Amino acid sequence: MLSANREVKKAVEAYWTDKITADELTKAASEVKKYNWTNLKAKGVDFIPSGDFTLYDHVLDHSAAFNVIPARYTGFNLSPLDVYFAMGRGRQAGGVDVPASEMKKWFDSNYHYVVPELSEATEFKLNFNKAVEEYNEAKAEGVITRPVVLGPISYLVLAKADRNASAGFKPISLLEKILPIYKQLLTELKASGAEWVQVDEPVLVMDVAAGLAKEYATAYSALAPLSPKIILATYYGRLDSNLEYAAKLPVAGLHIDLDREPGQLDATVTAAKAAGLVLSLGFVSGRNVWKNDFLTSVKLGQKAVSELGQSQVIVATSSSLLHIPVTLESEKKLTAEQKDWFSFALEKASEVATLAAILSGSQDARVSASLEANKKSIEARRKFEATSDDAVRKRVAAITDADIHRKSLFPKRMEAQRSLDLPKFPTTTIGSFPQTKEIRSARLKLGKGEITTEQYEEFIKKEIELVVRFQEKVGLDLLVHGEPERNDMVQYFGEQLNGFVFTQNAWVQSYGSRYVRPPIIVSDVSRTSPMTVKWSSYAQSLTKKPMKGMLTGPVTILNWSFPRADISKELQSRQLALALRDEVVDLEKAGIRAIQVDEPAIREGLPLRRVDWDNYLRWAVDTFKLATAGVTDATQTHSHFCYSDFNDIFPSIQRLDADVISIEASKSDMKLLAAFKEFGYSNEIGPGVYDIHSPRVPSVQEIKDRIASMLGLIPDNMLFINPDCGLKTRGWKETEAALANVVAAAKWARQTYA
Ligand code: MET
Ligand SMILES: [Zn+2]
Repeated sequence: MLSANREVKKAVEAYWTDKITADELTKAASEVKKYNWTNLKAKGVDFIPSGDFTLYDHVLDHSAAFNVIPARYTGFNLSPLDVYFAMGRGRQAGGVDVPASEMKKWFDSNYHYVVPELSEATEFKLNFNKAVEEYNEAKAEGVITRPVVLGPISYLVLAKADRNASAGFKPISLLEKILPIYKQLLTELKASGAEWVQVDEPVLVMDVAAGLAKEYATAYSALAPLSPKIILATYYGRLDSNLEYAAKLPVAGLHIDLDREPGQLDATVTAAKAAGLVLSLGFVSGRNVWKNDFLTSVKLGQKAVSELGQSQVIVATSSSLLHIPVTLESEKKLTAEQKDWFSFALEKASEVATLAAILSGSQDARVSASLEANKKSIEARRKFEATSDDAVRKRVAAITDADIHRKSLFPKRMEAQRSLDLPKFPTTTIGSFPQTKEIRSARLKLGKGEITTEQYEEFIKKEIELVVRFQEKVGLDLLVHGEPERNDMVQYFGEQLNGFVFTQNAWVQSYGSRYVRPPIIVSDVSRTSPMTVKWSSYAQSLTKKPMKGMLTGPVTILNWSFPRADISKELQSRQLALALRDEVVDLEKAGIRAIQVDEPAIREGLPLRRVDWDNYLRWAVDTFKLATAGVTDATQTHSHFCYSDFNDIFPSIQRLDADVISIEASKSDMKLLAAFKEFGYSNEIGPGVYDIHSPRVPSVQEIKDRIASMLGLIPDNMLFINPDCGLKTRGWKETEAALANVVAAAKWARQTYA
């Protein structure tokens, strides 16, 4: 569970800027843990997790504990805490200059974990035992918990080979080497008195697990005898054929996700019965904010209870509550009707407790009152869902194949786009410039009514002018307005579209200390008026250089919102695409000749099972094309992707048919580009030349080297030069220095590859 008011983010950032000490940070962390434990207890939850608290990322916590610390972070005399943060976010201070580790999407979510780096030479060592420490810490607060540990197989599968590993090295080959660490961890945990431990093995819902039966058997037969009772937790998907061996592992219980995959209940009940396992039923969604429908859950739950007996059934949330804001109680602006549709983490905890009580046959008046109240809420929501925006529905129904294709093929468009007059190796940025304290404070003041809209807009105009003048001065070619008016790349659009509701405090972690506040889609989506045209045309009016318009794509808006649960994502994405298509066309009409539609989240929406991929990719690609295909040949469409490994959806990236794409490549060691080589890519492309997720400034030489290696794979008339993502999280100082180096490297490239 996260912290109710982003206390962890605030404390961590205060520590980074030397405003608080390490001890004060630890104290702030303890407060948050205590709040969460005592509140979960008060809600009536029996199995309260511990050990899942993190200052940055829970996978990184395991790496730090297991001494999986790449050599580049050691030898600087940093405290363990500073080494930990250096691995997470890089460090450039006091003579230390080291980039952050690679981050990757956590399964199909918008959370990013820090990828462990392993090789044959890795020597594991248990530096500290977080499970024990937090178990004891909670106990001291009067709360008995069920510690959570990421299981050995999932940890290894989520890791990557480090630079010293020999070719073909697979992290999973280290299983025998890592097991002693897990043995030690679990033995100590048992000695500290923990009765249960939750060992997370989400990899069990992935296809790769089909080939890991032997590894799972080896691991759990080694661990179970010396461990507290193990509940093996799977989530985000279905076990499918992996159930057969998973249920036979020598563990005490199995947890399944019934929010995503209710269809797996019957088979799991049968398998659990045969194996004598406790079954933990994840009814209550850990991924979405809608209220649980008690009647449906109870029906399913009773099936399990009648087969297994009450003592063998646990009710739970589908996954951890990492993806859900903490409590509805801090929402003062939602209407009573809206509030009644949702449950956040603490409310979900109550749902779990109530469902468990109902399933155990409780006659408590409070329980039946909760059941009645739930029935009413669900009925009210169903009524609301029955209403729809007919204009939107009709327009979606009328979409034709022609709507998703540009007028001409790329070569002809590329010709037409010469009118943009860009040099060889055009330099550009991904959109946002530093979101400074001043910008955030102006937005805050506007929200509080301390300044007028006019004053705010004047302020934004000045910011835009600053960004434009800077880009001209430093010598960038394709400019951006800097996105100072945007609180967040999804929220900004959601707030202007019909069909969304917004929270005041529903923050969820994206990575490290980055949090986002996903909007909630509650009804049909449409656009009332232009959303970005005013700012983009103002920016264009300031300069002769081309200005790139900047939109967030339909698939990303959808994937970074809490979607409706009553209609398909595909339909929701089409509604969004039509709204964005109108915006794209309006930008073109206003004289904007390059328009970027960001789709950083397209990869993370990919289903976890391969059999489900084609269907998703079909609609996701068509949705993007529907949003962008309304312009003439001369308008250059861009798209941007980041964070993920895109190799496996490569043909779909091509099928998007954007004129230019920019893509993160700096952290994943150019392996993406190898895919470009392998599959071929016909349009223009700007692989990121440096990592913006860290404050460190890349040297000109580093950037030249990147460009040179890219040119081994990409024709020189197709290469754009840009950072790997937006600059909003950066300060101005490093931004100025980094972009000056980018421009210098581009100049060098123009001479060298003339
Ligand atoms: C996470 S992708 C961000 C793209 C956006 N245009 C930006 O620069 O901030
Ligand atoms: Zn990005």
